[in-house]
Amino acid sequence: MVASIQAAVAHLARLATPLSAAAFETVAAARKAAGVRLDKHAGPSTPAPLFHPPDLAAAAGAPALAPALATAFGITSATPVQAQGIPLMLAGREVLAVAPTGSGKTLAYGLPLLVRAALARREGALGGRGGGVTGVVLAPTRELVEQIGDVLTRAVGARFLFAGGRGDAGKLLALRTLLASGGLAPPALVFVETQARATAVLAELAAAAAACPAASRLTMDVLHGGRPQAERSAAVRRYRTGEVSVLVATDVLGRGLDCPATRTVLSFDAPSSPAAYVHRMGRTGRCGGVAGTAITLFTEADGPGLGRLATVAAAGGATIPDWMRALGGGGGGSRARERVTRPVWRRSLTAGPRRPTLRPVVDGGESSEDAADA
Ligand SMILES: Nc1ncnc2c1ncn2[C@@H]1O[C@H](COP(=O)(O)OP(=O)(O)OP(=O)(O)O)[C@@H](O)[C@H]1O
Repeated sequence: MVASIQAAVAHLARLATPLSAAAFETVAAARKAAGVRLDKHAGPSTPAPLFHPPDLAAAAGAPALAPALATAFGITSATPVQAQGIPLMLAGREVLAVAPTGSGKTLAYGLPLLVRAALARREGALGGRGGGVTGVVLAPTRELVEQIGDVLTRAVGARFLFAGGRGDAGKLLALRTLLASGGLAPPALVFVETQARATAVLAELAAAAAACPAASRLTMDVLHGGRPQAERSAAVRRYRTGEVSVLVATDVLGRGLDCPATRTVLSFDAPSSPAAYVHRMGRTGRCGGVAGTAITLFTEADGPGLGRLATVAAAGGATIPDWMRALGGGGGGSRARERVTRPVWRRSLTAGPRRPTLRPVVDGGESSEDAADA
């Protein structure tokens, strides 16, 4: 979103250029007219308020921002808290804003966060390409955090993953967020460790999809050794033909699945060994076909084996942040993670109705080719 880092840095530096006495008077009058009051630390080098969206966009070094704001929110003029708050935060000031309810504080805080995060990423301040947390949004409730995420996503078309909660509840929330943001591009394979968890995750996915317009067209099924052979074969066939767009599978059954169209491989449970990791990832990007995305969800419970997974991922070109290596016991521990066999835990998660009605996507089926090793 930032056109060029040099342009952006130059713009940000200009924001803090001290004003002449005359210009300062003009700016003070503009603040007064808009009802903007600054604390006693404000002075000539305090960035001026910018009410015109193209000026704000230029200050951010992101010209495309103005039309994006107009299209996404119908914004033709910044509100006072935005006009003053955004330049201040772009210039690196800490801001504690008090403004009426409904006055646009979300974008006032959110846009500078996005711009500075984009800059930090470009500068490599976050540990190289693609890696690292670039910003943190804290709000009193999960719903509010999600709402803020939606606003920021609409503003710049960025993709966010806001996950609250710990353990399985956090993973389920991440799953829901991925669904809502289109991050689970079909066809998608979702890996779990046990049959019971496969069934539970399917139910959660179906409930979340039903509550989310962006995902309402997804069709889902499950592949595990507890299902009759004919059903398993039918599930595989329907996944291959595109009739089923998300297939939740246990390791044993999903591992050998050859469907070149697979675009996303999501490990709901982190793989228990590097071999399992490689097998799962190999379900996508097959034979130079469609480019795929592999996503692994993990919690502290997945920790012991993560170091070894990180080593494999790093060998494949992925950037592994230090904190992840630390979580995995120093990056090379030999102890495989204990198999996750507990039921999916969702105590306080509100992804959708608790007992979703699943549309049956299974028929009588015929061949048994892929499910022999259940
Ligand atoms: N410059 C603007 N012009 C017109 N509408 C705007 C502008 N900025 C934000 N809005 C819209 O105003 C509404 C309120 O914005 P927002 O939720 O950020 O307010 P808030 O100050 O955070 O409110 P609260 O304190 O109640 O949480 C949103 O629908 C948002 O899209």
